[in-house]
Amino acid sequence: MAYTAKIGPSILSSDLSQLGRECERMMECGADYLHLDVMDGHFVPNITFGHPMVECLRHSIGPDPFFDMHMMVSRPEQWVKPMAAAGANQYTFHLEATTNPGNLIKEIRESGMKVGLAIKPGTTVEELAPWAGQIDMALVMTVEPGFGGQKFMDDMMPKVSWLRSQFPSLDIEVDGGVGPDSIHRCAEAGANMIVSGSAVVSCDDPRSVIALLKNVVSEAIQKRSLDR
Ligand SMILES: O=C(CO)[C@@H](O)[C@H](O)COP(=O)(O)O
Ligand SMILES: [Fe+2]
Repeated sequence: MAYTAKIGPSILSSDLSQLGRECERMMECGADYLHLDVMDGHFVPNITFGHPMVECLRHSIGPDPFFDMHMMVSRPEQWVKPMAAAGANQYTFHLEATTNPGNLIKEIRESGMKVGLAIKPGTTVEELAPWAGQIDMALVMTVEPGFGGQKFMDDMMPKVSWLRSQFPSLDIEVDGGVGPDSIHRCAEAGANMIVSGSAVVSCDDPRSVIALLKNVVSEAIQKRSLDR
């Protein structure tokens, strides 16, 4: 069992005028990585930022924080090289946004980034499965992508459980409405990379919330390894 618990705050809900400072604050509070939501106003009905912002963030906060790019964009192929050049570490694209996932996976790897593959709530996990052996991380969306602060979709958990049973060492990420109220469900199902936006960024004590989320997931991983 190679995977470990990792918490990645989504900075979408933070004060965007202070993005660099907010990223540093999350890392100081114990974040393992940063989840950066890129939205193009086409694949999802919202717009955030692109590679120029990522490049500025990388310069401002230094080489260490791991940037997981959640690419909620149509034609994800077009941003692979610019994101790699900007300092992204992982390029997580949506299965629904491309007709040739195999080629895109290859391009991401050749650009030196890790590969994440995301599915929206309406996409089955069986559609992702053929690619699972070629990716570093599967992202199971637990809200419809586009906005922070939505309600966690508990009915996505069977997808996580199935993936964990089929791919015991794959990194599995959940994203959307995840916080202290829903983390137990995610951890029991087998998720190990936890994106949390509003529950972490907008609370009074992000350090405690990050620690809580991490403890719950670490304990579930330990229990799973003892049960095997
Ligand atoms: O990708 C998305 C939304 O599309 C997420 O990363 C959210 O931004 C997470 O925020 P919360 O749902 O945790 O507030
Ligand atoms: Fe996201």
